[in-house]
Amino acid sequence: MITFPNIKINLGLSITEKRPDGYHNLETVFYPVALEDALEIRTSPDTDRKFTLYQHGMEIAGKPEDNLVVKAYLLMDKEFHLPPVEIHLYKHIPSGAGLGGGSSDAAFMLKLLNDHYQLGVSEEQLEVYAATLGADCAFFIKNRPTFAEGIGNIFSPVELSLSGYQIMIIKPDVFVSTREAFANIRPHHPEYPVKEVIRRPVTEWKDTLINDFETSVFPQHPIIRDIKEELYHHGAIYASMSGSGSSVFGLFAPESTLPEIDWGTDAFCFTGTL
Ligand SMILES: C[C@@](CO)(OP(=O)(O)O)[C@H](O)COP(=O)(O)OP(=O)(O)OC[C@H]1O[C@@H](n2ccc(N)nc2=O)[C@H](O)[C@@H]1O
Ligand SMILES: Nc1ncnc2c1ncn2[C@@H]1O[C@H](COP(=O)(O)OP(=O)(O)O)[C@@H](O)[C@H]1O
Repeated sequence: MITFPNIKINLGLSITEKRPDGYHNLETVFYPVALEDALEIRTSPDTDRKFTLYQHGMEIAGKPEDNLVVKAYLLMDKEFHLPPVEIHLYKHIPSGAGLGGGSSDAAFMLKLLNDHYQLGVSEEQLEVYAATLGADCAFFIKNRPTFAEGIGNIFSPVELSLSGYQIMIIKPDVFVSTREAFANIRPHHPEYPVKEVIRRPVTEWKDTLINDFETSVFPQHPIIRDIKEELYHHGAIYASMSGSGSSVFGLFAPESTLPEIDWGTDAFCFTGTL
């Protein structure tokens, strides 16, 4: 059985408070976008080992047991004593991009195992499992526009459709540490709350829908700021860094022709329609 884990982008991201446990409270809207990995499982004839991971496409650092799809399988195996599996993961989503690729793979693995082995686990329970694998992982279970608060794990649905808008996502060859990005931020409550701004037309988002990480990340990696400015220069209606970076997305009007921009050979670029 095969499935296609997609990414999320962050529409606004306010870091509101530092918590006593060292984590931060935040407010953001996660929006799903169809940039996808491919994830397949087959019951394995090799009963000597529980899983075998075959990876294709972009490389991911770490051992197979560090991979979130394996962690998701082992979590479900503990609960349901699953048969051994072959896992095929084709990575097309860049890692460390603020696009949630690893979290999405993990959440889709939970859903895939639930469907393939007819485990009968509810969406709500799948969300509980997913939350143990990563802060934004549970979002990918329902995978619909979502307002997130708390440490990014308390969800409520939002009425928002960007259907028809065109999107361009660029990830330069730059690594941003999420931990450092948080450490360099001064938490504050936003002048324009994310939840309110996204009710307004996209044309009004430019100066009001803000990703707080840009303040801490842009000075260290000016290339990310340059990409955002370039997207506006080429007609984006709204552009922002996603998550803690390093990718940047631009939204373009439904009827427009996307600009052709040379981002250099080291950059990853995706274009699509929402
Ligand atoms: C901030 C977001 C917004 O989408 O960034 P992206 O991952 O998308 O870039 C996510 O919630 C990130 O979630 P996730 O990527 O799962 O973060 P984790 O690995 O759990 O945390 C990495 C580190 O970031 C800090 N951290 C993370 C989440 C949070 N609410 N407060 C924090 O202070 C902690 O220092 C933690 O050790
Ligand atoms: N299946 C996976 N895909 C991508 N990254 C993974 C996966 N499993 C584990 N990781 C690890 O998770 C980390 C974060 O990856 P990812 O979720 O893609 O980035 P981000 O949270 O910035 O969007 C990476 O450092 C990577 O080593």
